[in-house]
Amino acid sequence: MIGIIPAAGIGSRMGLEIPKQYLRIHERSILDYSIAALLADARIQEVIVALHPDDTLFVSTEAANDPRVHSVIGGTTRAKSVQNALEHAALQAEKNTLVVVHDAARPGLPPDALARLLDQAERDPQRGCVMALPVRDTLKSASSQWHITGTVDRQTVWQAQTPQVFLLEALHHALQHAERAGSQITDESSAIEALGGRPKLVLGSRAAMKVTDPDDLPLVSFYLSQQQQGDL
Ligand SMILES: Nc1ccn([C@@H]2O[C@H](COP(=O)(O)OP(=O)(O)OP(=O)(O)O)[C@@H](O)[C@H]2O)c(=O)n1
Ligand SMILES: C[C@](O)(CO)[C@H](O)COP(=O)(O)O
Repeated sequence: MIGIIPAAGIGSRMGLEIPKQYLRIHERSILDYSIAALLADARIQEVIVALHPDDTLFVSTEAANDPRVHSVIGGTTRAKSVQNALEHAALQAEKNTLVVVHDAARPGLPPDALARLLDQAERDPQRGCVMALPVRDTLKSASSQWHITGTVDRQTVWQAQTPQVFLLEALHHALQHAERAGSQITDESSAIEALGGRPKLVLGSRAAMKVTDPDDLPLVSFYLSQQQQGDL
């Protein structure tokens, strides 16, 4: 299996001087945690990281010195960054290789959750699979004026996380189709679904939360310190 880490974002919602993937928690960059989380499972032999064209910080990470990690230039969208990484992977990988796409901004991915996901991917590689969490709050739909228009049955709704695992050729084809259709997709599964795919959900972990805004940092820091102490 090949890991793909889209890490070419600028973290605008974080509102900091440096891209959030290079913020350090317990003296390690968020990006290094996310790459190490994938490499913790021996089934992932290589990780391709998509970097912003102006990235000057990756060279100073632990991952930059790991022979299993290779970098490519990302794109103007997450989907394009993933496509660029897929095109690099396709140069030497078999078409039926499974690719494991994981946000650089999700450093707390626990090994047991990853193992569950990869086990499912091995059981049904054609279908692919997505790490996700069931919704615990009551969900409302609303108008643009924030007037509630209804209640969504939360039994049918899940919060997608990453990693998301698909066959290399199938994902590349689906992302190319989405690009040609001008679809603004925010995860890999959306592209697969648009072609009729029905990936399998695999129970994720709250520790695999995405760092998006500054108020995410205390909680992700807690999860990472618990993992360092072996409590999670
Ligand atoms: N053109 C882009 C945009 C995003 N990403 C990556 O996709 C992941 C999820 O995106 P997000 O959390 O939105 O990160 P940013 O785009 O950096 O954040 P923001 O939207 O706040 O700018 C991140 O690891 C980010 O680095 C990427 O590789 N290429
Ligand atoms: C891929 C993802 O993490 C699944 O929840 C999410 O769609 C990324 O969204 P972002 O706006 O690019 O952070």
